[in-house]
Amino acid sequence: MKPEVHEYGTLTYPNDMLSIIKNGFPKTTDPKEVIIIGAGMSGLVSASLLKEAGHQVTLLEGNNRIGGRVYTVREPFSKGNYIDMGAMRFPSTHELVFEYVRKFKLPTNKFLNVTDQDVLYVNGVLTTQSLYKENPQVLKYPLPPSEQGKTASELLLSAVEPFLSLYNTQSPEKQKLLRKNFDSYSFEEFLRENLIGDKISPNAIRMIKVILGIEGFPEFSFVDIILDIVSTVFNEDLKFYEITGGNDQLPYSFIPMLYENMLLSQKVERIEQNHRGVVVTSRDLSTNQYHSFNGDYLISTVPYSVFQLIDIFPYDSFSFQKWKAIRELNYVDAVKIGLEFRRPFWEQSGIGNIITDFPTRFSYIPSHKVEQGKSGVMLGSYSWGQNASLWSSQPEQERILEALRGLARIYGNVVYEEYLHGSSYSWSQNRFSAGGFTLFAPYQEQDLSDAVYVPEGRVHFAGEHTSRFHGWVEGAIESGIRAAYEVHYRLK
Ligand SMILES: Cc1cc2nc3c(=O)[nH]c(=O)nc-3n(C[C@H](O)[C@H](O)[C@H](O)COP(=O)(O)OP(=O)(O)OC[C@H]3O[C@@H](n4cnc5c(N)ncnc54)[C@H](O)[C@@H]3O)c2cc1C
Ligand SMILES: O=C(O)C(=O)Cc1ccccc1
Repeated sequence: MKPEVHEYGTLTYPNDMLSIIKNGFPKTTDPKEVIIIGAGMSGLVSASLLKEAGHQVTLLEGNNRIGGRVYTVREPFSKGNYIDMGAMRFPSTHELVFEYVRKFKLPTNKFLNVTDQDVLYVNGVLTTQSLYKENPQVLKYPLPPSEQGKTASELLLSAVEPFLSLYNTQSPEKQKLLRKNFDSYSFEEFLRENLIGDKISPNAIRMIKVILGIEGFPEFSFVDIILDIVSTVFNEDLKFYEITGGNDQLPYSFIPMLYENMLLSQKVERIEQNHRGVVVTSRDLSTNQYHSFNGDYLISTVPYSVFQLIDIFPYDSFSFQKWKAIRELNYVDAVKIGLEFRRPFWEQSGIGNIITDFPTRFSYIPSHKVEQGKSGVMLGSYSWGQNASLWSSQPEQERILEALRGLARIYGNVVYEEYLHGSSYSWSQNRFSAGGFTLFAPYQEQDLSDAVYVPEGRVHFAGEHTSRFHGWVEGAIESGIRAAYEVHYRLK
């Protein structure tokens, strides 16, 4: 798939942005005082570029750690073991991510996104990927004869190929138009009503949703789901990588440059702007004391879900469209459950990743080798949208028990015999994001796609929700560079 090129004024993705990562901005002749809210990947990128260019930056982070939705959990697992509860895989096409991986000299290993040992357990049928690809009917989806014998990917492709082959050959402007033209369709509707490809039967749509992960949110934007998830996460030709030792090494690599500029546990509760500058008020969550910070400009990377908790003064310093974006932008829940076992029994079982239509949904074996005689951590369950909400409703211990139960349906009692520790994370319960990632609902491309990223007065916006790559670190980095570029070059 041709790398997407986007124009932000004269700033293009990926080429201009790659050059900015490598060389930074030209040193400023007009140093500004810039406050950045959020030390996730977008805030760290913005802050580092602006500081490098000679601006004075203050980075305010509400949590007691940096990284945001890049979150590697090491407790309560044995030493050296971990699970990436947020970002876990980087597609080789996400060039900005790998430019920073190179810049920080981080070790990577292949992420086992799809393996020949993967199995499916759907409709009460347990089979292997290879048997399913040989004869998709083995899964017993009740399909009409015209759809029998096709895999979920083949059925989906027959429906979306005309759109994708048109989209992938267009200029950025035409691609934006195409996204808007198809913006009224939810994923489910497009497949049922399809005007430019094969219509898909409801039972085949069920098969596609289960196997391609969209069961949890079919009501969201067809375009966003196809371009953002299906053409990456479920693209079997794409290679994926992870940072060996945990993906949090990527945000942590910014600390040497930014540690004196960052303040943790500072939950921003008010943003005021006037013709002279901005005033940001935060509550120190460790002391409950309030602090004020003055600056010329502000970059907020706060997900719009929780941005609603920040007082903006004056209210009308934000446009009507921005308020609409803040109030309406859609976020999708996501839940991960990491399970540590005394020994990597999956290696002898010959079973790889697992796709199921029961609550466990997706399980991933670790992509980094488990040392001989050592314990290993598996991503026992990974779910999105409504599938995730089921897990978010359960207390931690229930989640772990249910995830073990789900695995035992495939591996048997060895799951209980070898179980050591578990840990789960619900992103809808994360007070700093209230969700896992942005995914447009129908009509939000045309209604919100400009309003989400344009600045309002002295307040600029970054974060995956303001990018073309919803739900990816690539989007956080792209938006961080774009927002820093806006501030660096803006005239007072
Ligand atoms: C479960 C899950 C799996 C994912 N998998 C992948 C993957 O495999 N590959 C991939 O590339 N991407 C993946 N992503 C997406 C990726 O993690 C995000 O797109 C990216 O990390 C977002 O960065 P950000 O800077 O936009 O936002 P965040 O990382 O959310 O940063 C925003 C920061 O603002 C802080 N903040 C919020 N409110 C306030 C406040 N009021 N005051 C002060 N600070 C505040 C937050 O604490 C946070 O640190 C995944 C995300 C999730 C949730
Ligand atoms: O790779 C993952 O697990 C992600 O979270 C990527 C993603 C991006 C956008 C929507 C859903 C998942």
